Amino acid sequence: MVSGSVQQSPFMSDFLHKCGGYAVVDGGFATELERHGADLNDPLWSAKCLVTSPHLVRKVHLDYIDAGANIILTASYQATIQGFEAKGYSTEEAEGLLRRSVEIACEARDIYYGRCTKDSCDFMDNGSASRRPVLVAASVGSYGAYLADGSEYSGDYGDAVSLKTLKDFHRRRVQILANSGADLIAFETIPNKLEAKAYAELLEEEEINIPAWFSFNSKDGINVVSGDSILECASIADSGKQVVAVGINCTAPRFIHGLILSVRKVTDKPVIIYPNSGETYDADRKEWVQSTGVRDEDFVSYIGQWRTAGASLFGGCCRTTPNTIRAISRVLSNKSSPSLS
Ligand code: MET
Ligand SMILES: [Zn+2]
Repeated sequence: MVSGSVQQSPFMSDFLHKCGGYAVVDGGFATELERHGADLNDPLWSAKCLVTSPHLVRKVHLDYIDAGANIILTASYQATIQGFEAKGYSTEEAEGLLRRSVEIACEARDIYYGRCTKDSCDFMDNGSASRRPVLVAASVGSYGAYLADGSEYSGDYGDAVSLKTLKDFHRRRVQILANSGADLIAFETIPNKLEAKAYAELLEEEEINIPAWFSFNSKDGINVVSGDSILECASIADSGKQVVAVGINCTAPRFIHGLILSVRKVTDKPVIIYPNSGETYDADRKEWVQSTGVRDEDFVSYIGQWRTAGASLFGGCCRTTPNTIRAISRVLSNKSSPSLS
């Protein structure tokens, strides 16, 4: 824990309070589209479905809301203006697709709210029915995700890529998503310090007026994937006034506990974690492979430990499913559960 940080915005504390103290984030999005048969073998990855199957994108969002998610992430992780243009779309069409990613998530939320009758609503402790709060977070994947060359998991962009390169790359996309009707921006799977710095400076320079979270990925439990210190990365996130949560995603469950403790050393902001299934993505083979060593199955049983370590927002990343999110939601709402010791 640190003291003397800048004044915290009440956005996340108010939201967590409404959710009962802890919030449930959704699970793997692209991998869930694939599980439903989408072919994402494309540089646009999940963003391809914004064009080819918006109905499936909406369905997966709704499946996660139905499973108990309080926050859903849009299909814009790999949706970039540069990526769409490389596929032959005009700048206007590319910008329209980014906005569409947020609209589709909002449509899924509207469907949930629309069918939230007294019978199907979640029940509050006092017995009255209420709609569960649901936020739409506009996903922003890294420059490495756009390159689709594995650098998203190495954080190695080479010397030619500067802070300016990264800011220029992300600028327009961040502006559009900030004005798209999303409740917040999710900077996800941040692989290095340079990109964290680029996002933090963009939020200031562009006077982005919606909140954001910064979430890093790690493959050793000590540093982010590039080898940059998680403490330095999380400190950059901590310094952003718009930043309402800091944490870790798309990382093997066995590393999460130590990483929560590290993040908490440098920030008092709420800590978010959404690990992957523990498998590793083989960028050459373009598939997920089982990792050897410690088993990561059924990470839901660690949620209690991670809560004790100080995390407040919990979800899943690649290869987790609505079942994972349903189980997390159950564990968090059952405050007397023995697994929460
Ligand atoms: N929100 C993104 C997804 O689940 C994060 C991907 S991490 C490689 O598809
Ligand atoms: Zn992931």
